[in-house]
Amino acid sequence: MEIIKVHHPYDAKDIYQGDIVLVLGFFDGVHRGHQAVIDKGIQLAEENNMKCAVMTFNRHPAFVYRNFDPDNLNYLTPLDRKEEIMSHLGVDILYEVAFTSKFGSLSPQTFVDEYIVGWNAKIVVAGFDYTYGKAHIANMDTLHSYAKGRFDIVKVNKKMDEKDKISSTRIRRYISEAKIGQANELLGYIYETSGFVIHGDARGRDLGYPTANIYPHPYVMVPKRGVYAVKMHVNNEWHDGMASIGYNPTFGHRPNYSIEVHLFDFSEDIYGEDVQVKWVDYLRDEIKFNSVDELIERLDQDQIEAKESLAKVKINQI
Ligand SMILES: Cc1cc2nc3c(=O)[nH]c(=O)nc-3n(C[C@H](O)[C@H](O)[C@H](O)COP(=O)(O)O)c2cc1C
Ligand SMILES: Nc1ncnc2c1ncn2[C@@H]1O[C@H](COP(=O)(O)OP(=O)(O)OP(=O)(O)O)[C@@H](O)[C@H]1O
Repeated sequence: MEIIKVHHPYDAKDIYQGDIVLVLGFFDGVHRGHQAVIDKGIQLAEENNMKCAVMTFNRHPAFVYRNFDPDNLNYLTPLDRKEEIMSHLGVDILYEVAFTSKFGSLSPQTFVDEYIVGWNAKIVVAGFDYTYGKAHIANMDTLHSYAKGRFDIVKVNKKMDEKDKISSTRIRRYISEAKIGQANELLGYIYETSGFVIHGDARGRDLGYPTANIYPHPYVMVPKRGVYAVKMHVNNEWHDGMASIGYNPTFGHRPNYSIEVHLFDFSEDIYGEDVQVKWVDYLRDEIKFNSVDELIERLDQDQIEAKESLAKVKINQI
């Protein structure tokens, strides 16, 4: 997959010169609803012998339009993760447009002329509720009047599960409530947090459960406090483990939460390594134990439960 970073006004020589199917959306999470839209774009591109390009933004438009919900400042997928998933889905070109106020205040007609027609899009694909601009000044129905017959428009229907629309907002809510299984179901892959390994208080090894303390990516959503069965990617390999997100109340409440991962059968020194943690299953809430022995007993039990849970999952490519 080719990644093309664009800043308004763009330089025409940076744009792919052939005809494309262009898929529109921010796609935070690249969940099953988003995947349906992208798959449609890929299918149409194959049928018409064109490349499938996706237009996304380096940051959420809400930062420019000032309409973000402060609870939703964290992404499900920071840009590098989005790139990875898009590439896996089979997208040919990912355009990452810097969402600045100049770009965000283009009229719908200018947006269409410069960013759809100017990019040689012959077919535009988006979801049923795609909107453009501040106060959603253009949508999938009004797009026809700006297209002026220069490209076809394909609207993808709402993808639902048995309850409701599959949406990033729902997935964020599940993650913040530790309903990780439900979040993973809507994502179509196991939710992941990236970061790198930092030093903790070096207490874990005395408990018989050494932990890698993770400093998470600053813009990525961390699940609710609690204990989880996880898979962690480090040094090109996935390992099974269990993680705690919390304040270590047994040892006096820390001022900030920590993310600590204990990998089973692992003893390498990995400080400073980049890691990805996949949140497979929620096991329990964090507990203030009356003694260290009680904590250790519980960790023994957690390990059994985490292994049971991990034995059931298969990691797909994303
Ligand atoms: C799977 C797992 C579950 C944990 N559960 C709890 C808990 O319920 N209560 C608690 O106070 N600490 C819990 N801890 C955190 C330990 O107290 C922590 O790993 C230990 O203090 C080591 O911290 P350090 O890495 O900063 O040395 C848990 C750790 C792991 C890996
Ligand atoms: N459940 C869904 N079914 C079909 N299309 C969807 C679904 N969810 C989002 N889309 C479409 O995918 C594209 C990406 O959406 P974008 O991230 O910009 O907005 P969104 O609708 O707010 O997504 P979400 O609701 O998940 O936050 C848009 O074209 C949107 O209409």
